Amino acid sequence: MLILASSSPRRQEIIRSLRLPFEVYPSHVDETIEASLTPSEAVTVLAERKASAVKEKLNGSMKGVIIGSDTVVVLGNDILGKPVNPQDAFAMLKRLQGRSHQVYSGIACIDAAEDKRVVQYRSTLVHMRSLSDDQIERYIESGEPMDKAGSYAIQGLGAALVDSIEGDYFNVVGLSVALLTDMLKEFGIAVP
Ligand SMILES: Cc1cn([C@H]2C[C@H](O)[C@@H](COP(=O)(O)OP(=O)(O)OP(=O)(O)O)O2)c(=O)[nH]c1=O
Repeated sequence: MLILASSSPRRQEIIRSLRLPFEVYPSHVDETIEASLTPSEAVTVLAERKASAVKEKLNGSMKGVIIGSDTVVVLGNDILGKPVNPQDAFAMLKRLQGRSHQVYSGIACIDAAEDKRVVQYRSTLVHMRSLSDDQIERYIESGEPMDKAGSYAIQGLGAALVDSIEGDYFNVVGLSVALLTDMLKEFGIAVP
């Protein structure tokens, strides 16, 4: 059994595509982190925090592997999470347009009953097209940016903002299938 510690519909869809039995237990953890963390530290710490919180909640009542995940957008030295309001989304997209950034996603796999955990991350380079203020405003009006790291969704309308990527597409959406598959192998779970 896979136990997805996430409220993200995108992550649920990705997990469903693996055709393994799974259940969803959102973690609702505080996502505050120390500002001194590097992007890879940030996404692995948060992915582990989410999976650990669900392990505590379940308290041994279920067997399986708990999967926590976290995604951030990294532009230069700055880590961009989800926008707090439309103005914040505008500021993020204004900075991202016409440039390249990295998307980091961490995955934590924690055994729900035993003392085993594996935590890893991947990054993907995204080249974003040049956008006018008008285009950015119209995209924000679609409502899509608000719950997405970096204020865009490559799997949605945001696809039109992206010129190209280098690396794993699913890592940008929020959960690398290739990485998760490798990690699950360590728990004896084979993806068909
Ligand atoms: C860059 C990008 C991010 N995102 C999303 C993935 C994540 O859901 C979100 C980043 O926020 P996260 O904090 O990683 O996840 P979440 O709060 O949505 O869900 P949970 O903590 O319960 O697992 O941004 C996209 O859907 N598409 C994209 O192209």
